[in-house]
Amino acid sequence: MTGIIIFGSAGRMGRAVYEALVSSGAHLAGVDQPDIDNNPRRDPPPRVPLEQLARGGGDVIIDFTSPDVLEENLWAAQVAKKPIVIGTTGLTDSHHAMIDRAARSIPVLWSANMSLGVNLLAALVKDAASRLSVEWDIEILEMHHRHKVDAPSGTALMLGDAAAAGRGIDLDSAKVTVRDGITGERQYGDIGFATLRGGSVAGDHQVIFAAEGERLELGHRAEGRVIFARGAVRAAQWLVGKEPGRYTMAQVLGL
Ligand SMILES: NC(=O)C1=CN([C@@H]2O[C@H](COP(=O)(O)OP(=O)(O)OC[C@H]3O[C@@H](n4cnc5c(N)ncnc54)[C@H](OP(=O)(O)O)[C@@H]3O)[C@@H](O)[C@H]2O)C=CC1
Ligand SMILES: O=C(O)C1=N[C@H](C(=O)O)C[C@H](O)C1
Repeated sequence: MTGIIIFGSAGRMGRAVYEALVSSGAHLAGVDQPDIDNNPRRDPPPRVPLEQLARGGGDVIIDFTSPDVLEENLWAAQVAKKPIVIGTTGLTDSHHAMIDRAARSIPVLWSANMSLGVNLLAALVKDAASRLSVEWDIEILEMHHRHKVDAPSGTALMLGDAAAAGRGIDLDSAKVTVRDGITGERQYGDIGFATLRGGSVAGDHQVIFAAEGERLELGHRAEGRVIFARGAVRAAQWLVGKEPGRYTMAQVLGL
């Protein structure tokens, strides 16, 4: 039975992972904020030192926290020589470089979205973008709950990367995330992003290919966090015993 340590255990995703463990054949080996059984969140509970936690029992770490603490989390995993699954979004290039460095000594899997549906959607978007000419404008629309702090969502960017890869370009050369005022006409080749925030939406993503006279829409709606939590636990079980390196959710899911 795989022993799982949760970083960010008192957060929305940390709690969802805890619940997903019950039906997964894994067990909880440690948490960084040990109030996991106390529902509603009031004041943040005190944190256990991560190195100490990671060195204790458990086979693998699942981390849903914040970019601010990524370096510390990776360090704790490296010191303890334990694989780590990271779902935190809002990462910059320098965070990705940190992940690459850590992956020289331990197995690391980062994914902006741990669900089967979204990972399949990314493959479908890449395929569609590779078949459609640049006259098909690509726009990516996402909606999340009012507490989300990063935009566009990691998943929207992942779908943008997939579309860009399908077109054989780099997303950074085509990405448009803000339109306000007199923007001028849309440029062919742009990949646009629109962000909605409100209520308790777990995560909606839509990729629109718009041409003269027709539109192709590919999308996914998360009906709850359980799909991400289940995916993270599956990834953690898969990562145990792997060689050091950086792995993807597509590998876990066999896509
Ligand atoms: N890859 C995927 O499939 C998914 C990814 N996510 C991503 O996961 C991340 C977490 O989301 P969510 O659970 O909703 O967020 P929450 O804010 O509910 O939880 C974040 C957790 O991380 C802790 N944390 C935040 N900052 C720090 C810090 N500086 N040091 C130590 N601990 C910290 C928080 O503790 P405290 O409150 O005490 O600060 C809390 O326990 C986000 O980046 C989100 O986008 C979310 C869903 C799915
Ligand atoms: O913050 C969230 O909630 C989610 N974040 C991830 C993202 O940024 O894409 C994944 C999921 O959509 C939920």
